[in-house]
Amino acid sequence: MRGYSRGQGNRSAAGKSDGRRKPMNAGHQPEWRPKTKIATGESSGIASSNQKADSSLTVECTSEKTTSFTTKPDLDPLLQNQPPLPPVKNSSSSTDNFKPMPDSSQKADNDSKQSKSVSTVDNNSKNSNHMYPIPTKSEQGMELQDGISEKGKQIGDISKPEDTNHASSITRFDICPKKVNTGGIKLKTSLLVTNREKRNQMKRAAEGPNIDILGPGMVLMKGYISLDDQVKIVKTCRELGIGDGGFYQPGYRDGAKLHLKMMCLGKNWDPQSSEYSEIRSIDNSKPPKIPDSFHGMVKRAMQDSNLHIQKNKGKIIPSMVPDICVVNFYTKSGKLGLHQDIDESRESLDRGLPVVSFSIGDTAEFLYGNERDIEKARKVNLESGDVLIFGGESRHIFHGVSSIVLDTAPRMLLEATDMCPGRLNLTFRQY
Ligand SMILES: O=C(O)CCC(=O)C(=O)O
Ligand SMILES: [Fe+2]
Repeated sequence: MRGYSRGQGNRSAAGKSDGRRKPMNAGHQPEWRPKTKIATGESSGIASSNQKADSSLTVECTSEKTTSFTTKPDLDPLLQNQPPLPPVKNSSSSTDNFKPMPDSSQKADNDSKQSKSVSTVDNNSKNSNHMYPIPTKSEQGMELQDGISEKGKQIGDISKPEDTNHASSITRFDICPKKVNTGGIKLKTSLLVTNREKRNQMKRAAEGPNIDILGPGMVLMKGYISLDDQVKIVKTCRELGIGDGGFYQPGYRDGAKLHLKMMCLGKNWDPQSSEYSEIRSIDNSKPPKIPDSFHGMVKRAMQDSNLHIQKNKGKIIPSMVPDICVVNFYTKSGKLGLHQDIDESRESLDRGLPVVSFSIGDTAEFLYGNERDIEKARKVNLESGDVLIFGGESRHIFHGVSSIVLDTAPRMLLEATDMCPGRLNLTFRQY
């Protein structure tokens, strides 16, 4: 999959990589570490780690750590007050100046240059990362993030007391915890908002897909996934996500964590080795299969994008049948450094088989460009229902998520799914 050794060091400097996604120095909080490629000079677009409760929605997420793991699990302060999960078995875009990315044969060269030029220091990690190691009992109640104090009881509700001091457990996450009555006021989505969303939905359906060609082989299909399908995707990911091989907090060998939760379907991508495998080594789980319904959606999106490209006399993107889907969940402070997706097979990369990306929930500020350089990257908002495809000449594009825009998910989606505030992203690839 991705050639990310996702995560980079700093939001204002960059991480490094040794060409096989070497982890950052211990204690850093990388965003996303392209296998070899790490964002540089990222001084803007940092997710603000606002942990204040959403005034119009009461949403909680859950996690419970259960399985053995080689690095310390993190605690997301957003994920609290939930019923426990079942135990785990041990086992606005601009297109000017856009140029295609170098092909994979240039990768090694790029990697070595990049790894020399980037910094590994992450000065902002504590304040910009929503993920913190599960505290020991004595640490419970400490200030976790952005001055928001998390009470020990809330933290204790997530992990069983006997687990809290172990560095050998995996934390699992429920992206759609059932709402629990916390005594707060729950505001229903207003009729006005609901009607507006419905109108927009109907307008989109009537007008047909709104498609932008961002570059050769790179297509953005705005609002392409219907709200009904978004709901189905979220519900499916939620079910898969709480089972074996479900969402967890990925980390690197040195214990540094990615700023997101992840689950792989089809094959597992291992951030520690930058390789795909049939089994997730941290808990010996087998990744769930990619649901048939997802295959249908990906196929249709590829066909529609190519129809549009053909109409515009462009070069069509080769189609693929995904055998990998990486599902990321970004909470409010989630992010992902610039990286390339280059861990798929040489053949897949050389043929330019596309990555097809579905965005659901809160909007992401998505960066992309020809270089691993934040300053030179373009930015486009990926909103709920958008599909982004990059293949062909853009297969090696650098890309990442600089921030999640709070409170931008369709209300109807949140009400229908109870999804936590944040963003779900699915990237499909063929190995
Ligand atoms: O969240 C996104 O939009 C990008 C995800 C991504 O680049 C990846 O999973 O490789
Ligand atoms: Fe990627």
